[in-house]
Amino acid sequence: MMNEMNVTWHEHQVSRGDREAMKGHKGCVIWFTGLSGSGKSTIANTLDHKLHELGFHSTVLDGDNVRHGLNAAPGMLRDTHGDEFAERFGLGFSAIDREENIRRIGAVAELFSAAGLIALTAFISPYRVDRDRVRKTMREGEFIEVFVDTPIEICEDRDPKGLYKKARAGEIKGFTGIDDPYEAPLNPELTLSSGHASPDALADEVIAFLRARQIIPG
Ligand SMILES: Nc1ncnc2c1ncn2[C@@H]1O[C@H](COP(=O)(O)OS(=O)(=O)O)[C@@H](OP(=O)(O)O)[C@H]1O
Ligand SMILES: Nc1ncnc2c1ncn2[C@@H]1O[C@H](COP(=O)(O)OP(=O)(O)O)[C@@H](O)[C@H]1O
Repeated sequence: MMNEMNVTWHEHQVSRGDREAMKGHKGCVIWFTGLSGSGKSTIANTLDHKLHELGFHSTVLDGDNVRHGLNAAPGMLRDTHGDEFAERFGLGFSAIDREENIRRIGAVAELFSAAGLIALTAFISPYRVDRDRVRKTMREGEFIEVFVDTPIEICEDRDPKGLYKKARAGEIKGFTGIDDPYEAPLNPELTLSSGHASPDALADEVIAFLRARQIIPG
């Protein structure tokens, strides 16, 4: 708008392309999905480290930083926010709470991607429809679904948090893969056989994919 000094205010908008040019790579979301213990967090963090070493800008969203904050459980919110708030907005592991968990994570990941980052997410995300809904919010090629395909026997054998044992004993109800569903992707961009390869080798598979799709140069 012009004023009496003939000075014009310009709305400067930094485009996605501007950000990508500055960073030297594209923004995207690498969406790891798989059973508890399949290796999602380990592979995502290994990949994050490798991307960082290569000079690319990435970040990891996983249970540790999301289910303790943005998507905290009712019990975690009760003391700070009160019972009513905790019941309305806290998220557990019912199908509807998992749906909302994934919706929020998808929205945050998309913001990171639009800001030019390579956003890595590591959530079970057991329902196909929830993952596909996230995919639809993004541009063509922006959502890269990575199925961490580890047989449940291996996950259960690893059981780093002792949760499978508790689920088998009936101490946790609705545990994914035991008495709650996991719907494997039908057409993921990548499938990683985490039962038989090192996290390092699996992260390299993702990097090769990113190079082939020209998301990162090289
Ligand atoms: N009922 C039930 N089913 C599955 N998992 C459970 C459950 N209760 C607690 N946990 C722990 O929560 C972690 C999964 O959280 P997510 O946010 O990834 O789950 S989901 O995507 O909303 O399904 C999962 O962590 P990971 O092992 O890292 O996957 C479990 O440690
Ligand atoms: N490719 C792999 N080979 C062997 N062990 C692995 C591999 N990936 C992960 N692990 C181990 O399996 C356990 C579960 O891995 P984690 O990344 O926490 O799984 P998730 O995030 O899917 O629950 C950890 O103890 C981790 O060290």
